[in-house]
Amino acid sequence: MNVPGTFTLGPGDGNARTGCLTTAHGDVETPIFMPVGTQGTVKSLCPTDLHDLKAQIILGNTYHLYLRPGDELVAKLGGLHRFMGWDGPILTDSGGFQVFSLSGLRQIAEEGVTFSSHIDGSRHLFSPEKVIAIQQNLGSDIMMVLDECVPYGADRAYTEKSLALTTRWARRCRQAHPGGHRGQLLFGIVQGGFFKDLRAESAAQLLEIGFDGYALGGLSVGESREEMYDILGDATPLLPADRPRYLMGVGAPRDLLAGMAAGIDMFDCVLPTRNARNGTLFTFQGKVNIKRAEYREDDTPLDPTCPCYACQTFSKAYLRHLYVARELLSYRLNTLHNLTFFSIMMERARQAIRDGRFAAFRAEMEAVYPTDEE
Ligand SMILES: C=CCOC(=O)Nc1nc2cc3[nH]c(NC)nc3cc2c(=O)[nH]1
Ligand SMILES: [Zn+2]
Repeated sequence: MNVPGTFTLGPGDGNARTGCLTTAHGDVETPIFMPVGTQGTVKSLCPTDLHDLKAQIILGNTYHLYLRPGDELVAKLGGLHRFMGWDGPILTDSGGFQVFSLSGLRQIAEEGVTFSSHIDGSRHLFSPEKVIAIQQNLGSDIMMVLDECVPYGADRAYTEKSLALTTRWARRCRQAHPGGHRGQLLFGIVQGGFFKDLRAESAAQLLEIGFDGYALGGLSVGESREEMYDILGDATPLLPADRPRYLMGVGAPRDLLAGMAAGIDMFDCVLPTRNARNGTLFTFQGKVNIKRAEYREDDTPLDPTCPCYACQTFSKAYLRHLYVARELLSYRLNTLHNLTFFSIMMERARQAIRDGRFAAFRAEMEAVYPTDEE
């Protein structure tokens, strides 16, 4: 077993690359999609389901788990892995994005972010040191620094000021977690909005501090696809090639393909789990809106090529019935299926990169997931 933080590159194809990241709870094959388990659960699934669909690493959220049930409690009960029964790698984003989007009245100052709990309105301060302490308590394998996710449309002056603060916070996070602490890794987060020179500045400053991996933040925050791809293409090569590169909050199938083509190794997005709950299902023949009347008498499986329990056992008619009847089983089966699709798509992408046919694989997937769709 390698030392946590070891990142070994495998075969590449253009800027796309395969790799293997060692964490304290096991190895992660990259490129990888990470299912989101905000409150210590990937909604409606058991950890055994996650292993069955070959999930390798999942996300927990610092903001939510701090507020409820509390990071101290989780630590007392043995840490997040034991608490939620998941023995694989866990990445916790420090919830900055949620802090900015969920809670009202947030104030940003040198010390950190002060915000109101979305649960009971109580006031809290997330300093870099606090955010590190929380993630240490949770026992996450990959921790994220405290950053400001700059709102879409922020002007250059605001973005520049925010970037400087984010770098100071990143330095304080590194000082609070100098590395090696129980094998817990720490990733920096590149900001700089949609200003290429500011992105370059942010990346250079984080490199100088030194992290186990580097994330691109401040994207998938309301910008157009081409704006995101423009920054993605320009900023990704600025991240060290020998460390994992993580594109936060992304994304739909075609965005994962674009990210991999640019050299991104790690992704997370609520799309497969959230869409499962509103009946939008991903298949290798395209998207299926299971609530549509056309499936009322459809006795065929959702995706005949899919090995998941939902596709192997039930018809579209039954999945539609469960959804329309708002049955709990609908969420579980739809989520099982969507995460299986994302898992298989990423496995096929890794193999395509190894075989030097990533461009063809991307074209094949994009034919089924056209541009104008989510
Ligand atoms: C302050 C705590 C730092 O830890 C963070 O989690 N920070 C952070 N999370 C993000 C999450 C995102 N999701 C999307 N789209 C769905 N875009 C995102 C951008 C960021 C980001 O710029 N920073
Ligand atoms: Zn399926």
